[in-house]
Amino acid sequence: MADFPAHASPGLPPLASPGPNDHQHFRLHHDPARQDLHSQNGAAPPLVTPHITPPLTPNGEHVDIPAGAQASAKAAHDAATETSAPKLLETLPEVKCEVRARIPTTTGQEMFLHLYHNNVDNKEHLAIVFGPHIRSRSLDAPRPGETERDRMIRGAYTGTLFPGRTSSRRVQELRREAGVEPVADITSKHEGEEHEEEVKRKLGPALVRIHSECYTGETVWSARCDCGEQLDEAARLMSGLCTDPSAEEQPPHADHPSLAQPSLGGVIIYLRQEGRGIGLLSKLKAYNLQDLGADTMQANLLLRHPADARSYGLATAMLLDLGLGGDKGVRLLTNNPEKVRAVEGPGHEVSVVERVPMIPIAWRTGGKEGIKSKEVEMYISTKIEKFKHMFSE
Ligand SMILES: Nc1nc2c(ncn2[C@@H]2O[C@H](COP(=O)(O)OP(=O)(O)OP(=O)(O)O)[C@@H](O)[C@H]2O)c(=O)[nH]1
Repeated sequence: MADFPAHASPGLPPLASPGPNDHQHFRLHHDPARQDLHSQNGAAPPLVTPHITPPLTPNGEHVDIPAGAQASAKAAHDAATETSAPKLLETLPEVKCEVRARIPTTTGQEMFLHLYHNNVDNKEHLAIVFGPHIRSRSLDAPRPGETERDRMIRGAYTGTLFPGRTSSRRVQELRREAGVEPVADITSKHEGEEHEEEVKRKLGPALVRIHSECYTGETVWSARCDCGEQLDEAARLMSGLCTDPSAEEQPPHADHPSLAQPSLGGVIIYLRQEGRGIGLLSKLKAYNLQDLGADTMQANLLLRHPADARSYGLATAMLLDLGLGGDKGVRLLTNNPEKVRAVEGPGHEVSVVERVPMIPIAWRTGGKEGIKSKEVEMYISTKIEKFKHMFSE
């Protein structure tokens, strides 16, 4: 940013090194005498000091902000880009879908919310599943000692729940198992497992979005970022997918040609890595730094967090659990090149066969709709210039 204030540069060092009895120096520098000193040296004071910054992101890498007022802009940029890449795990975490529930939505479409536990953190990560063909293996697997009612309560049922239902399996499946109903009759009703596998073979790859939690953008209507809009847009696109290979007419889909093809369905993996993994507390500090002139990457670095502290191993493991690890691959809805690389997993467990970009609604509508604010413009331009996000094919 050509008109960016010099004091926001992460390349600038703290004004003084911390000494044991020197705590009064570790606060925002409002001392005019010290500011004069810095002006004489040609550098403005830094925005934050080590004393008021949080500890490193849990499991995050240490960020070396280049020292010395003479540190070049290039060094600062290199440090930032080195730390913007997500962590690649050597092995995938273990995940288990604990419960699934049908959610009718305000748009009239239904989706199934899947709640996962895992062996690397104690957060409740989610998979929002659109369409009837995508099922969780860990959810469907029988659990010791459970009753049919237990299975229905945790969502491990097929078909639809209704008052008085007593089995997690559909009547047709029970009858087939008991040899009561001829197989031919079952398949003519599109009910048999083999038929379902055949249908899935004919369908194109699922549309997937890996989304990181953003309380501000998704809950309190923040116009600092595009997160809320992206979540809504992903749900809209996935609700419009055709999941029936025999449908005579495919829904016309203006947004992207590949979304008009019949598809296995849609999945939004909703990861609890608020604020690109630094948490809400630090993200709110980062917002204050942004109001003081830093951009979204510099603010993270000034707080001694990586530019991007996220990882995507949980997303890969959840996609595998949802049966999306096969040859068919997935279409990934993102502008973030690192996500494409990271979500494929350490052993290429998931294959991204196509990246579908997310173009801001304001761009597509000439500013008539979508988020409009100077903050979101700055945020998106930093995504493009520093995080190298691709807002086109
Ligand atoms: N630290 C920090 N995090 C932010 C800021 N603005 C938004 N975020 C977080 O950035 C993350 C954005 O996540 P996504 O939309 O999934 O990913 P993305 O990297 O923008 O890539 P796309 O897939 O193209 O949207 C969320 O965790 C937000 O909470 C910010 O200014 N600072």
